[in-house]
Amino acid sequence: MKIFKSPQIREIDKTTIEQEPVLSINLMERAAWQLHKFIEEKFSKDKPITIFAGPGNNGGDAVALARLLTDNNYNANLWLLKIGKDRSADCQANIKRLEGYSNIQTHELSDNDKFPEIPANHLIVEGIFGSGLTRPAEGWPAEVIEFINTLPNPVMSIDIPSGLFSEDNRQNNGAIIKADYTVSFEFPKLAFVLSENELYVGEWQALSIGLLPKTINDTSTKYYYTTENDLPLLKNRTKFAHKGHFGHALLVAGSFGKTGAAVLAAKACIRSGSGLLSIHIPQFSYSIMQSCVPEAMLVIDETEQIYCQKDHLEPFTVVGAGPGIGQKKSMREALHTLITNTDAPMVLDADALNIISQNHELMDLLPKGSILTPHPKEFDRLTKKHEFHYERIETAREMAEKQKLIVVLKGANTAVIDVNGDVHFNSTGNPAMAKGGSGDVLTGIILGLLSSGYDPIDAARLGVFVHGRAADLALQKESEESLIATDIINHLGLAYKSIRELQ
Ligand SMILES: NC(=O)C1=CN([C@@H]2O[C@H](COP(=O)(O)OP(=O)(O)OC[C@H]3O[C@@H](n4cnc5c(N)ncnc54)[C@H](OP(=O)(O)O)[C@@H]3O)[C@@H](O)[C@H]2O)[C@@H](O)CC1
Ligand SMILES: Nc1ncnc2c1ncn2[C@@H]1O[C@H](COP(=O)(O)OP(=O)(O)O)[C@@H](O)[C@H]1O
Ligand SMILES: [K+]
Repeated sequence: MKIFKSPQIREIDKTTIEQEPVLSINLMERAAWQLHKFIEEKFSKDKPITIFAGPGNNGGDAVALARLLTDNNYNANLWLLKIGKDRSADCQANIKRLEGYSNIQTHELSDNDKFPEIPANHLIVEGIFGSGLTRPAEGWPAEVIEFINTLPNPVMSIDIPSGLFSEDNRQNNGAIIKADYTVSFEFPKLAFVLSENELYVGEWQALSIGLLPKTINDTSTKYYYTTENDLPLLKNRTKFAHKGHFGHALLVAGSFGKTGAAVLAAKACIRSGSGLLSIHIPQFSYSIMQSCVPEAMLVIDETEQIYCQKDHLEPFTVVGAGPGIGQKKSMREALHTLITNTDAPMVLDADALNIISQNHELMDLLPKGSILTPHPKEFDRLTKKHEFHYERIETAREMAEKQKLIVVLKGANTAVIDVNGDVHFNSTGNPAMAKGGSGDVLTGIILGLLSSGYDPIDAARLGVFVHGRAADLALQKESEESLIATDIINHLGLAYKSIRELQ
């Protein structure tokens, strides 16, 4: 699914209005209908609803919603906020359509008025400002927003929490609605998938209002949201396939006290399609690895506790390095040797990234199509400190394009950034994954997919999606507290199957 910037959405709205053709007020009616359906699915008819409507088309949506809810026997109270000089034409037209609706309690609210008492059992729906926000919310509109934020009621925002800009909020010091639900139209906004806006956006959905598919296709963007409909096709094995068709992966992972990272990455790798897996390990972990991952071959280092010996790289088609390797000096040198002697695409995680961040020249030596999987802190070590994820994504795009690398910026809505700067936000996964070991599993999954023949960008996008999907499936049996990285590995099979069934 594409994510567009606000001016692009306005253009797509406009083209739909002209070419479908559809009157803009009827497009608004579709939007209001979707809002109404969302409420109907979530709240019973005895849930009273208080609606705040601003001066623009976001307010128009809110007014139309009040009418549709009333038609469907909900009890709606509507507060028309007096902001600025004029209301938009479609907002005014919808206010006019309320004539005869004596059962909607409609009130005007302006600067001089006291704020109303809203009983705690009401759902608040706010359509104060939408994508037409032109400046941070200050003055009286900000007071209304802050008033709503102080109430204990659940809040649903129309299109976007009022006061939040759709993309860049770095300079936004105005008031912003803290919504529990945000219901947007056709596409999510970039702001929804950025961690700094979590407090405002809440749970979001993007519901279709029938914008023209051709116009959506013809409008280009750098930002995407990956759902199961947007994934590369899963490869199917042919009858006479043999292990040689699915690559030979080398995994460099683990050190004394961190063998678990190697075990997790290795298991995930062999459960993600790799034909053969060799793991380079220090001597002490020989029996652990042999018994935990009997399917893998072992390359035993000459040293006892860390990896530091040069590999014979000829047989390997892909190389993964980093989970649990530590940052000792001899290890750093070995990683340097590994990187300088490898042509095979690499998956680099954890301490491999920390070492690169202190030896930046290694960045230029990474094989083409390699994949880096930093979490935000590792990424900041590699580049610079970022206060906003918005900015971090932009830096990652520059890095991916300049170095011709794929950057997997991990977190909720992990961003997979292609060598052309395209950003694919992931839609699967849950906060139960926020535990040590989850990232090691991801490294293994991507390595396994890369080994079995997926292009690096496909391996990264698919890997991130399947990692989150496996965790979502595991969470059906586990709790947020109890889910562990091994549960993610154990649900990989079901996750791949669930994707294949839809393709
Ligand atoms: N296009 C379509 O067909 C569809 C659009 N749809 C809906 O329309 C919404 C976009 O509507 P919109 O463009 O009218 O803008 P909207 O967000 O309501 O606000 C504009 C008003 O707010 C004012 N204002 C702004 N900032 C302010 C501030 N800080 N402080 C004070 N005032 C401020 C601004 O005034 P001005 O900047 O001119 O002073 C103007 O009066 C979109 O989010 C979606 O909900 C759906 O129905 C689907 C079809
Ligand atoms: N709140 C969350 N929602 C979705 N996914 C998450 C969340 N928190 C963490 N994850 C995922 O879990 C993994 C954690 O990786 P990382 O921080 O490297 O952990 P570790 O190195 O300890 O294994 C990443 O893939 C990340 O996207
Ligand atoms: K809004």
